[in-house]
Amino acid sequence: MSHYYPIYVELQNKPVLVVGGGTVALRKVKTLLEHGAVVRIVSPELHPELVELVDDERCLWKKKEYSADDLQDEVLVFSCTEIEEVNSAAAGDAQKSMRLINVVDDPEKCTFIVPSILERGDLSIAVSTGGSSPIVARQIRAELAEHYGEAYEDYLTLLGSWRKDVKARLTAEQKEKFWNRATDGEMLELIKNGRLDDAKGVMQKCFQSLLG
Ligand SMILES: C[C@@]1(CC(=O)O)c2cc3[nH]c(cc4nc(cc5[nH]c(cc(n2)[C@H]1CCC(=O)O)[C@@](C)(CC(=O)O)[C@@H]5CCC(=O)O)C(CC(=O)O)=C4CCC(=O)O)c(CCC(=O)O)c3CC(=O)O
Ligand SMILES: NC(=O)C1=CN([C@@H]2O[C@H](COP(=O)(O)OP(=O)(O)OC[C@H]3O[C@@H](n4cnc5c(N)ncnc54)[C@H](O)[C@@H]3O)[C@@H](O)[C@H]2O)C=CC1
Repeated sequence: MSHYYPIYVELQNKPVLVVGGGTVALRKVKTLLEHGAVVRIVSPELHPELVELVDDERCLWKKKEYSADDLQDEVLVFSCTEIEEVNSAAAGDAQKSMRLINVVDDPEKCTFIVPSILERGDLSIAVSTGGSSPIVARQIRAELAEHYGEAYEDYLTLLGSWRKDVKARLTAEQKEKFWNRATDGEMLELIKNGRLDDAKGVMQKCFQSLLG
């Protein structure tokens, strides 16, 4: 079993500190922004793509070397430098105040690690090898991407849109019938074939017939 406990964290409008502004910082920052975090970078230099993000006011930049007072109310910290002393200092500071920290070149100093992620709307598949091989995590993600295609986004949106009505208006037995029908493969197949409206129709009909 993996040493790490997997969770999905709500980061909308939550402050996150990123120490360092190179290639790896860029990758982490992009994913953080996609998930709504408020990112502050502390680094003497920045990758050109990060400069663009700062210019577009998508994230904040303090142009300096990291020091303990850079850590404010952030919930997560990423230390993305190759410099052992900087990474150790950031890890120590974060742990003193019980903040979770990711040190990109030293798994031993991490209190969390980042998985390889495949997202299709509300479907999110996170793959981790616990640091044994990030490349294998990426390869597995690519294999999953073949199997779980774009159709899953509309498929899950459609299923999700029924949850409230089904919960409020069907009995336990009817719910089971409804969800079994909704997930028996036909809806997914219709959506894969570009027939989302037909899938919506089938679900509507199924719901009405169960209501009687
Ligand atoms: C522990 C962890 C900490 C963390 O970063 O959270 C970590 C650590 C290290 N990565 C290193 C190297 C590489 N990392 C990647 C890529 C990714 N690394 C990611 C996560 C993680 N990397 C965490 C564990 C995840 C797990 O295994 O479960 C991914 C999944 C997520 C992301 O970063 O967003 C993302 C793929 C995203 C995708 O494409 O889907 C590549 C390939 C590439 O760049 O394409 C290489 C070069 C090849 C190689 O070395 O294997 C090194 C050595 C540095 C050196 O040798 O100097 C260390 C440090 C060490 O191992 O000591
Ligand atoms: N975890 C992962 O996914 C991966 C980790 N790595 C490792 O991550 C480390 C970083 O790699 P890159 O981003 O390619 O390096 P890089 O050299 O592009 O970036 C390092 C950044 O740290 C900044 N920096 C230097 N001193 C600093 C200080 N005192 N305070 C704040 N920032 C400072 C630099 O200005 C630069 O922006 C390397 O050790 C690399 O081996 C490499 C690949 C993947």
